[in-house]
Amino acid sequence: MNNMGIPIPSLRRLLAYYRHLKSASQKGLEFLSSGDLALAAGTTPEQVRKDFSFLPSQGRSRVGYPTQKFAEIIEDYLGLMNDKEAVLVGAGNLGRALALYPGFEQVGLRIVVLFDNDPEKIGNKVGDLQVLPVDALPSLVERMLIRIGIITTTADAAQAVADAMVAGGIKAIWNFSTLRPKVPDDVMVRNMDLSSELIVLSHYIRSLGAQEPPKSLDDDLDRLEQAS
Ligand SMILES: NC(=O)c1ccc[n+]([C@@H]2O[C@H](COP(=O)([O-])OP(=O)(O)OC[C@H]3O[C@@H](n4cnc5c(N)ncnc54)[C@H](O)[C@@H]3O)[C@@H](O)[C@H]2O)c1
Repeated sequence: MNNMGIPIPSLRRLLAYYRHLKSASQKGLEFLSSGDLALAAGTTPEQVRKDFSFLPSQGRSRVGYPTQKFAEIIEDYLGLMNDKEAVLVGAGNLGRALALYPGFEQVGLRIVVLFDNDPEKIGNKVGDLQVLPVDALPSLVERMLIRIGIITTTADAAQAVADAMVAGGIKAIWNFSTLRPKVPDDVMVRNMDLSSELIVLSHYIRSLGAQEPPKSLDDDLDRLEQAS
């Protein structure tokens, strides 16, 4: 027994159940029975139910355990969720600037790898970070349990990149492209549309101009002359 109040063998089996639930969910299987899980972990259906009783939330239905939901519950319970590391796709001007910015570490975010589809960029380094081919993204984020993805590609590529991120298990996307990608309900996207922010600022400046007629350079020079 450890200080979480769960026997060590149960913890080990939970990891085996997690892997099996996750792979079943990726294959499109919505439910697994305790018999299926018992087989995968080399135990009995009774032991599976006992191990699952340690989890904070339940929700087994008559057809079995919902694969995606239970994979997430176990992921959370075992602390497998990686909420500190992020991947970035699009090693161009903005991507490189973000990857080199040291301030993210202070708020607990670390970009660990960059992806691109340009053969000229793949294999290069940005600071200490490697640029990998974008095809490797889903399997790498899945293996490293990374949950945060940053998109700095051009808009035409952003939906395919978001899809690849979601396929790998990314749950939070920081999107700098002008496209607003469509994602499943359980994925959060923050769209950082820098150009539209700029339009808000220029609109404000123009609204000031409407209240106060613009001063000409001649007016300014006259005032300076009078003051001297
Ligand atoms: N640079 C800025 O200051 C700025 C400001 C506002 C908005 N943005 C937005 O940020 C995005 C990036 O801008 P940028 O100036 O860095 O562009 P960029 O062209 O320098 O970089 C884009 C990168 O994405 C890569 N890419 C394209 N398709 C890809 C794909 N399918 N998979 C992987 N990588 C792919 C390209 O090879 C390139 O390295 C754009 O959508 C742009 O509108 C940039």
